[in-house]
Amino acid sequence: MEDMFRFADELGPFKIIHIYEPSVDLRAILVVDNIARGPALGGVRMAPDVSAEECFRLARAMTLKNAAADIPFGGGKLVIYGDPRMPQEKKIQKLRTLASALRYTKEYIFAPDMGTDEFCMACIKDEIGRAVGLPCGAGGIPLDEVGATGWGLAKSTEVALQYCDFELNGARLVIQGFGAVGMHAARFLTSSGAVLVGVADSRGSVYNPDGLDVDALIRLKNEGKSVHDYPEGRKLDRDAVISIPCDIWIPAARPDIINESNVHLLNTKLIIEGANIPITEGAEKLLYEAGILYVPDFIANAGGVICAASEYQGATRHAAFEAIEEKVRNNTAQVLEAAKTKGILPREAAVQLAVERVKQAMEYRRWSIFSSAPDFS
Ligand SMILES: NC(=O)C1=CN([C@@H]2O[C@H](COP(=O)(O)OP(=O)(O)OC[C@H]3O[C@@H](n4cnc5c(N)ncnc54)[C@H](OP(=O)(O)O)[C@@H]3O)[C@@H](O)[C@H]2O)C=CC1
Ligand SMILES: O=C(O)CCC(=O)C(=O)O
Repeated sequence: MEDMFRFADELGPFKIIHIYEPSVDLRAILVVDNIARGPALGGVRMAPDVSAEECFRLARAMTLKNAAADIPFGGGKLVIYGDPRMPQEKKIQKLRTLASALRYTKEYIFAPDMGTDEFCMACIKDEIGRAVGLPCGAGGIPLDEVGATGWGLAKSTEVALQYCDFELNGARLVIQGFGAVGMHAARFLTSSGAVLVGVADSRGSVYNPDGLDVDALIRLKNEGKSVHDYPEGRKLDRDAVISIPCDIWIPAARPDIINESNVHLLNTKLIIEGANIPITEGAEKLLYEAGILYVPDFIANAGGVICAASEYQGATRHAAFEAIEEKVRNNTAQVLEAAKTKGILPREAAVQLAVERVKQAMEYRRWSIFSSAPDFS
């Protein structure tokens, strides 16, 4: 058996649960990392190639993200093995089964991530009453539809530009991944003057130094097509998006996309991490040495979870967007300023900020991570 304690350190993970139900071909893993600040809030990811390790790393990112955003939640993540494009009926059957299997695991709150959406969350809520990121019709703030994370990325970019030698107006923008995060980041940043020159999805990239039409790209995706089908511009391989010359590069797809073997291909000045764990720590060190500024994932991409937490607490969409702006701006400034004055990596500054808050909450516990309070493991 795989040794799951290999992930363990002073913060967690508190629980790792494998869920298996052959009648609906369900295989999933839940990692509840740390719940000292509250129940674990983190998305459900469906992909064919997920793993326990990816789930743990994503859960840890949520512990740090929720603490940095100062919301009363711990961190967790759930991964389901499967192609998210499977027939909807089959997908919902898996999700309902999963929710039912975890109905007593009350220290985890379901939310959307890659491969799941508002509709999926509504089905889980219907099954066990515990999910956020719901559609409007189910009383939620549909965080992907409104672009909560993209909004936060745009605000983080504005602050990071104070540490760069160029302006947003006219800045060349490249985005890898054109889903819920990538398309809204493109929308908000181009509406403030940036020019989208390159974009990729799982099927390919397109590059046009004169600019791409964001609305036309969104229409293509809504029709089930690829950005590769965009008519004007150079069509490139999927991974060629890494080396497109630009001022701002935003990863908004999968983990470890940038690593020690390809970091030298980047041709940019600023990276705003939209995806979770998109750049390995070794590659981030190389970026720092090369003078390329980056804002770490759990600081820049907290918009979605701040929106989810706002919904959970009954706030309006307007209030959620205000909270995202305030928290993401403040954290970006705090992290980049600490990195500059202390001469440390932005990630080190971000981890210091978040871990301090998690450890403070752990001090209030009889044990360190979990609580004995009823209904809260
Ligand atoms: N949704 C949210 O609010 C939040 C999401 N995140 C993180 O952001 C990332 C994206 O999430 P989200 O936008 O919700 O996911 P989606 O599934 O909506 O979109 C993912 C996009 O990435 C593309 N893609 C997948 N693999 C690759 C690849 N190898 N190269 C280029 N593009 C690729 C997909 O292509 P195709 O369209 O062809 O499938 C799709 O356009 C994830 O890491 C997620 O954890 C972080 C915080 C909040
Ligand atoms: O924003 C969401 O969808 C829930 C939180 C999450 O999973 C994330 O921030 O990665």
